[in-house]
Amino acid sequence: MAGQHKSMVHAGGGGPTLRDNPGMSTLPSTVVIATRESRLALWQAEHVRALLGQRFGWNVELLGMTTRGDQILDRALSKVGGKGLFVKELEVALEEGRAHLAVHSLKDVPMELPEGFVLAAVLEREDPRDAWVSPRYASVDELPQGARVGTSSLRRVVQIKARRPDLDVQPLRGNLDTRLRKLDEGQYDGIVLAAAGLKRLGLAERIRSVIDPQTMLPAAGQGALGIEVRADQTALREALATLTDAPTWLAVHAERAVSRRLGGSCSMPLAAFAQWRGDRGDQLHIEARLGHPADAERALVVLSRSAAVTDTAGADALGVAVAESLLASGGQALLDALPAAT
Ligand SMILES: NCc1[nH]cc(CCC(=O)O)c1CC(=O)O
Repeated sequence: MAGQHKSMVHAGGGGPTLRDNPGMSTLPSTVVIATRESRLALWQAEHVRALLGQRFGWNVELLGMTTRGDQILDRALSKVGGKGLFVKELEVALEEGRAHLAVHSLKDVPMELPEGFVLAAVLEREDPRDAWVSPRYASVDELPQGARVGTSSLRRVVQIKARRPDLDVQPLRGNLDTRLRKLDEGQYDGIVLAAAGLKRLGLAERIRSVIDPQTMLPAAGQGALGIEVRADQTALREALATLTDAPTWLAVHAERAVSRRLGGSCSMPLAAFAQWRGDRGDQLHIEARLGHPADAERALVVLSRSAAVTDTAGADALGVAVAESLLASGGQALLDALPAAT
């Protein structure tokens, strides 16, 4: 929505302005990053601003925006239209030329971008794992019978319930600071958050234990940052592409392919996580897990597969193959039981 523009939260000071260069003539003299105004989103946008300054000498400004996803904090995200809510308004700013790029936690980026937008770069992945945060208990396994755990992520709910059906898992929304405050107020015995977000905000000391992916498989794209631009911004795309970390790019491609093949909605209790393995580190190993939406205690369908992957086509094929095995092994029945998206 055009009316969402709130403020220029940061004006890049004093850096050199881009000179007109015939080959790159469509690069703007000041590059504007559209960003949500949560502390994490601002940190991520500032991180990219600094990177663009260092690598290209660009003059970069931030355009802060409040998205629908930020406004609707009282209902589970999966019930109000999904992760796209965090991305849509930023895309409108790109469409209207008020900003040139948007920085996203890749985890929040829908599997299919709208026509006319592309991911120009994916930066090297931070810690992709989930983190256990609790004042009293060192891990989920140490919780007493019936203890209360906070998370609204269906992916986290089904994995916690599969391991500890006795736990009382309660919704927890809001940005990272809000979630930590609710924990500190005593509303939960512990909560699960992405390690990457806590580390980025200097809150690593809140992490009681990092959760092994074996126990809590991460979401597709977790811990990676993506930079979105309009597809017609070719000069910008070419420059940004050089920031991409190839191992991250291929891993998240495979993960997102799993999600896309399964319908790509965040109302789906799906985890997908790819890692490089093998003596030469050239084997991409991916695991995917799908839980039951209405009966979280039900066993998860779990599938994994490895392949030598060298390009995005190979990564996509690996992800699709895992998704199809998942469907054939009981996943289809779970998807059929999903509530219709609202
Ligand atoms: N769902 C919100 C969200 N989107 C990205 C992160 C963390 C950073 C990341 O995964 O890159 C978080 C917080 C969380 O899940 O705890």
